[in-house]
Amino acid sequence: MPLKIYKLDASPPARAVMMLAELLKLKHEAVDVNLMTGDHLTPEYLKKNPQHTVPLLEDGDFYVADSHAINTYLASKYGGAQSAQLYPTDLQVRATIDSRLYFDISAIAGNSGAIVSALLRGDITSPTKEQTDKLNSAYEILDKFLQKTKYVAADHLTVADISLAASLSSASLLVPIDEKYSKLTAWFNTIQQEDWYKKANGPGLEAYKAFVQSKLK
Ligand SMILES: N[C@@H](CCC(=O)N[C@@H](CS)C(=O)NCC(=O)O)C(=O)O
Repeated sequence: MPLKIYKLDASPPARAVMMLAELLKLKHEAVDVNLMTGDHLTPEYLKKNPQHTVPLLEDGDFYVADSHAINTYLASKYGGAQSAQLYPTDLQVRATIDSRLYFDISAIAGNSGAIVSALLRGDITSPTKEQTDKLNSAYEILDKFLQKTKYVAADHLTVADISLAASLSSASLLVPIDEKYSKLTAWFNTIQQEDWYKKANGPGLEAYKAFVQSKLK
């Protein structure tokens, strides 16, 4: 049975999974889930994913939600020779990668998601100072990580770079990355040259941008 990835192109975490799938040239079926029309709230989808989120991975009769969990699973199970770099088995390297993934959830994806939700509710028309400060502190921390290693968790690309690239490409449309974060800027420029980034993040990011810009004043 082919792998199925349930996704929405505009969704940053869905793009993280699509980028890894592209990088690994994973044979899979991509299934669009339209959150606007409630595809994620149907009884069939809720049975597969009670969290009603995208992305969701289906691998035979196994389902896993959350882009970070999906990507560590995909890299470990289907990464082939690339597994050793993308999600190594060395416990300390792996713990560093996991730590960056959790940092993404709380500090980048979490904070930018809160801004988008507030924009959607009409509570704000642009990020507040507090929201801007939170993202800027996260950028500063990422810049510090990148003063130690070439990529966010090691001197080579890992799944943490992929998740953070998806989240940052979206967050930076809300709060741009100041060039004073020179390591972060250089890392992001390198990632943006990658074929898998262009193919699997580019079109969805444009859709996200159009959506966000329609709400920003
Ligand atoms: N931490 C999750 C976040 C997933 C998430 O919240 N996805 C949003 C789209 S960006 C969603 O599906 N929202 C619909 C809902 O929560 O009902 C991940 O990394 O996959």
